[in-house]
Amino acid sequence: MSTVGKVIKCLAAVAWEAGKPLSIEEIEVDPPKAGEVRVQITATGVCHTDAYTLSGKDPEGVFPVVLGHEGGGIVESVGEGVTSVKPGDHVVPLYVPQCKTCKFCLNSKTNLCQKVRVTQGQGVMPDGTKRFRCKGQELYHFMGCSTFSQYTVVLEISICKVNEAAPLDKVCLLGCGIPTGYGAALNTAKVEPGSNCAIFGLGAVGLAVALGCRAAGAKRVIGVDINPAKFEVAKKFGVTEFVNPKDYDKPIQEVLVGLTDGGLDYTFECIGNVNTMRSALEACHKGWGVSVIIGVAGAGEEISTRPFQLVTGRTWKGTAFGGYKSRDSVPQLVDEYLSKKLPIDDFVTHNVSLKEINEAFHLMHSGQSIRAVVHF
Ligand SMILES: NC(=O)C1=CN([C@@H]2O[C@H](COP(=O)(O)OP(=O)(O)OC[C@H]3O[C@@H](n4cnc5c(N)ncnc54)[C@H](O)[C@@H]3O)[C@@H](O)[C@H]2O)C=CC1
Ligand SMILES: N[C@@H](CCC(=O)N[C@@H](CSC=O)C(=O)NCC(=O)O)C(=O)O
Ligand SMILES: [Zn+2]
Ligand SMILES: [Zn+2]
Repeated sequence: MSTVGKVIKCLAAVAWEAGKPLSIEEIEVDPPKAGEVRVQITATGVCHTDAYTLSGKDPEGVFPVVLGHEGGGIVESVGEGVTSVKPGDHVVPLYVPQCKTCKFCLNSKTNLCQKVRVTQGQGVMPDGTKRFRCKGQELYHFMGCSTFSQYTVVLEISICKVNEAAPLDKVCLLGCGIPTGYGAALNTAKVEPGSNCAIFGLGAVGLAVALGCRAAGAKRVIGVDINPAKFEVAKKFGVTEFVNPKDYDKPIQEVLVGLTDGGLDYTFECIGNVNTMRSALEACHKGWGVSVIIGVAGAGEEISTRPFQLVTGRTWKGTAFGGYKSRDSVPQLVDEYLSKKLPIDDFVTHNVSLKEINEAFHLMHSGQSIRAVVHF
């Protein structure tokens, strides 16, 4: 029986309040309105940002909410006016939309489409309403995606069709972590051949930075992490050397400057810690070093350094979704995966069912996983 135009009852992992495990619930998902798409999610990654918002540190965090923003799925139905996808298409939801009309979309210098940024941050659709209910209560949307549900509703501008030959339980990771790191190296830093790079934090984002650095022809790629278990696996992603800050009794930037004849050409912060953001900037070479902030720090936290660090030629930058214009780029990255240029499979260290989603968070917090993929 067709579900088109009807409310769908399905399972979702609901975050009822900050700091509590997710709860598997039957929820109701409304049909898509004009410009919207209802998607059957078949797989989703769990990103550190999901844990960040669940922790209560996100100033935009609202509860109860359906988290998740690294999903893959199949279009179930489309609302009025939707033309770029149709039922049955394989799709990846995109937390950075691409409306192709706002002044950000029209500017080649940025990927940060602002068409719906305000309402997306408030956890609602652009008309101010929500599409999820559970036990008589409305549930908020998250990052325009809410992929921790068997069905979700997203905007047409927040979704792209991908090649059906690609397994959704792999290319779901192109919804966040992999493009973020890969693009940080290629689009934001624009790493040059022969460069020396350092990556702070060897989770999925940091390892994707390593792939990007190597693709750009970097000579040395130094991985910095406090979990030595990350070092062996990181070699596969192109990290050439490892530094554990716990092995030294001086600031890690001093160690790195000493190891690299004055500092790195490029550094990347992939942790979300304002102290390592400072270390990454100060590990850069005088005169030209560029440090890219990728990690997300909690509400109220601020970065600092001596302005002299910038006066003397270091540059501090930041990036979201690796600078990729999302709907144009994710289908191309899927094709790079299919042509074996982009090794996504290596990021998937664990596979769990929806009922085991809290285990996916545990695997991330304990440093055992790169990405745990949830199967619906
Ligand atoms: N700007 C953007 O577009 C995006 C930002 N993010 C952010 O990037 C960061 C990384 O995300 P994931 O890779 O998913 O996280 P993850 O939790 O998988 O990896 C973080 C890594 O940092 C290491 N680490 C923690 N504290 C450290 C310290 N003091 N020194 C050195 N290493 C340390 C951990 O051992 C771990 O290997 C998070 O802050 C996340 O919110 C994630 C995706 C997109
Ligand atoms: N709500 C947070 C903002 C967190 C943040 O910086 N998000 C990143 C993506 S993290 C993905 O895993 C991002 O793209 N930011 C750009 C944006 O427009 O949100 C807070 O308020 O701190
Ligand atoms: Zn993410
Ligand atoms: Zn736009």
